[in-house]
Amino acid sequence: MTIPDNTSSLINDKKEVNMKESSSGVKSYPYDIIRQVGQGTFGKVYEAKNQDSKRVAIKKVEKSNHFISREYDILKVVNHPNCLRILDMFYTAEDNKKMQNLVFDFIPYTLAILLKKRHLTISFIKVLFYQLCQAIKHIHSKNICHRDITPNNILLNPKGELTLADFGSAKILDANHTSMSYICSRYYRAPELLVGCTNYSTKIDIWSIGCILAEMLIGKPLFPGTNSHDQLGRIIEVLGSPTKEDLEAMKPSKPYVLQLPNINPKLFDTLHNVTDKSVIDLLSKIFIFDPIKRASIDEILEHPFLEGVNLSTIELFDEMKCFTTNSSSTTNAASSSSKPSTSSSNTTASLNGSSSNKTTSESFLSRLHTSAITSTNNLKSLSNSSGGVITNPVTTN
Ligand SMILES: Nc1ncnc2c1ncn2[C@@H]1O[C@H](COP(=O)(O)OP(=O)(O)OP(=O)(O)O)[C@@H](O)[C@H]1O
Repeated sequence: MTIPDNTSSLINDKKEVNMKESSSGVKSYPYDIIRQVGQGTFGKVYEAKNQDSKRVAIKKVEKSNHFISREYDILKVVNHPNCLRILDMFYTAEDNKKMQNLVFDFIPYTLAILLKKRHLTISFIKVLFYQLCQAIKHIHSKNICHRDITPNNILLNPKGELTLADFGSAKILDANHTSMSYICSRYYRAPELLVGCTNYSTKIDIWSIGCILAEMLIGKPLFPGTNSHDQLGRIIEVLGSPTKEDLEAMKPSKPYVLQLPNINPKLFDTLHNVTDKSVIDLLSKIFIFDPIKRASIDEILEHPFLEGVNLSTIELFDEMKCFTTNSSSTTNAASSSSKPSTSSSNTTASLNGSSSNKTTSESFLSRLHTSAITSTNNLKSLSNSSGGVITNPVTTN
């Protein structure tokens, strides 16, 4: 299938579009769609081929007057081997809608699928995490906050080379302007976002990569909350109760009152199967309520856990072989199904296995969000926002 060209509605405002003209004079884009590989909240991603038969990915996002996507503008600024590279952009008209088509290198696997397929060795986790940190260092050096780092947005090639994708929620943060707190997929959402902070920093990405590091270690999400309240409850269960100072540092949208018996931290219990002491130490520097005290990307890269990581050994690991030895569901095609929604209370997590394993701690947690944590009116306002007032992270501040 060739992407149809509707010349009359073609919007060629930002970029000269590469088009080929057939003998009949009908123009078409030089990409042949092969199949759909991803379905996000705001667009679809297709595998396609360009004129040189090179595999590319095309992400189609509706361009509407109501929603302004910063994705293309951010992608033009990002330039790093571990960040998704934009190759081309053009507009099409489909069903009377203006569609922005972003063309990328095609990268066949996601960390989400790898995690479903197999356990990762600590050495391979180091190599993946190091690459993720390099991507974050690059974007944070430009003050770009990704705001939606999840295993679905971490792409992998067959060698285990990592690419951070989906800059649809990314934003260049400006301390003088507020940003929406209802951002980032729930399991990876920093506690300051959960309490409604609108003046946050790139440290929200640090929280997300900490969640991803922990997930690579234990094979399932560390904080699989079923809604925003439960998410905060699960974090408190593992980190212990935040102090009054911690709460202030998280800059909640309204004063929070924690009506809880003091909960002691149990990060070490949760990660009891993890024998590498340095990774536990690193996580304890990431999972800190106060964003200022939370490790920066430079501190993470200097941590002993990442000492001596050697990317030239990447091909020696056999983790990526799971994609080639089993022919079924080896690519991104199924990736969207395991994604926890950005929305909260009205959406139950449909997750890879972990959330269906009921544990005693979960039954405790399920009580937490109804009676133990209350923030006068604030929790109510959070659940209202999840009920659909704010639905589009690409559109908002
Ligand atoms: N360059 C690529 N190569 C191959 N597959 C890709 C590529 N980019 C994205 N995908 C696939 O498409 C999925 C959705 O992509 P992306 O996250 O960019 O879209 P989205 O509409 O912003 O989704 P979401 O609502 O999940 O944020 C990814 O999880 C991945 O499986």
